[in-house]
Amino acid sequence: MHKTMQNLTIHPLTHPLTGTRRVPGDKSISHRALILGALAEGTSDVVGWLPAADCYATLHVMRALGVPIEHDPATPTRVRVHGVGLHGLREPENVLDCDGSGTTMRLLCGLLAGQSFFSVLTGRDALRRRPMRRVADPLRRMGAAIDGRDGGNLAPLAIRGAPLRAITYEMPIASAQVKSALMLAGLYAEGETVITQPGPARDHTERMLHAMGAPLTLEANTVRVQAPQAPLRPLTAPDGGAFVVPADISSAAFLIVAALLVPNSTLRLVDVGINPTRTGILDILQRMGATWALDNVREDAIEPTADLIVHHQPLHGTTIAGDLVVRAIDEFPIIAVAATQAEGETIVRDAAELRVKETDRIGNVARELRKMGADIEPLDDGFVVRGPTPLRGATVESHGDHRLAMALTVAALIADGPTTLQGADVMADSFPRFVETLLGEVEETQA
Ligand SMILES: O=C(O)C1=C[C@@H](OP(=O)(O)O)[C@@H](O)[C@H](O)C1
Ligand SMILES: C=C(OP(=O)(O)O)C(=O)O
Repeated sequence: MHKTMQNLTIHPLTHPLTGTRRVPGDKSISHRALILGALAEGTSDVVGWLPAADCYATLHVMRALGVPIEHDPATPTRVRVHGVGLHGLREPENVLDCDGSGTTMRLLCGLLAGQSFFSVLTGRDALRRRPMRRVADPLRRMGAAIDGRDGGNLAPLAIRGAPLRAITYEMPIASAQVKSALMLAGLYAEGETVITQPGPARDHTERMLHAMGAPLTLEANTVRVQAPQAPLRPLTAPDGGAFVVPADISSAAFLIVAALLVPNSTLRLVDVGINPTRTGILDILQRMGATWALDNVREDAIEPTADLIVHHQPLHGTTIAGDLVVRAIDEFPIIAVAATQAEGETIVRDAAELRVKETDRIGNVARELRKMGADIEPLDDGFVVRGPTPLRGATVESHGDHRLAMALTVAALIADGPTTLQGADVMADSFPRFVETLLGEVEETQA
């Protein structure tokens, strides 16, 4: 069980959501800034970093591997990573705690597979239940020695680093974590590692490694990577200044849906990452009848960003399947909330991956939203929501899942009475001060 059990009482909103918000930095990019920055020769200054539990797990793990990382709690969104080079990591003295972060565990598996030392990855109960064979199996084919519970599928994972050989691998599932783990291992392998993905999983690792000078080629859904002959360059902005982490579109999604659902609302969300592998939520909401505006579009850095302006609008049901699911994989708890207020049926298919996220996001989203009166039916690989249904205040449970907790908070804003959310503090895994940011009680500053 996830042990924190802080209750939060949420009252229905009696006023619109208006103004400007900056949601915290992108979680995927914040993890990668630490891991990839560590492999550079030189210092990467990072601003807009996400000071949330998942990314702190990566920070502590990288420090335990001998990487000097400066982080001052007084300026929590800034980090300075003193890269140790591809061959500068050292054997950790203790097990590496990935807390609740699947991204940390899976990317680190790939990184540690090719080192000349022994390491053990572990984490919270929920993480130790998540499948790791998807990374461990292809890494074993590259020559890695990885053992764990359940025949090597479940953490703790013990990794005896070994010389690796490149493989050609067709990923059975679209997963940026698997792809990134294999790319990291590919940096240490003899030969060219060729990875083909079945769908467009987020490409932050590709973009960042390319900017760092790694020998990497991309075509359609295939990535090829080789061991670099020259040192990797630190991460920077195009002008040579600090590398800027965009605001996380997966965090913005909760505010976007809140603005759509709460009458008379208009929100401007600044500097949001609009990498096309992450904007599935915008495409889905568009199919549900929503419009929004992009302002200040900037495409000169490693990751494109824009301000997103969205206002209250009626929604209708749609069908979501195929590649669109991959491009919005973390957004389904909040999409389910939007669907409860949409006219007609919203059908999600091809999303069986949701069953193995922080929690079973199909079962738990359906279970908790039903307590609030939603008409939602779980499917093996998705769900069906019929709307619109008025939501009622209820006692609901986060199940230790940050995205479920935030989705339920948004649902509670439009319920007919107060809602008690049990286990609310888990929101800090990806979005510190979520409620204050949503309600506009946090000053809008970047670093
Ligand atoms: O690579 C990443 O940073 C992530 C990839 C996705 O997981 P999968 O690779 O398992 O789809 C996503 O759900 C997770 O929140 C972050
Ligand atoms: C699934 C998620 O993250 P992770 O896999 O890193 O735990 C998430 O943030 O929704």
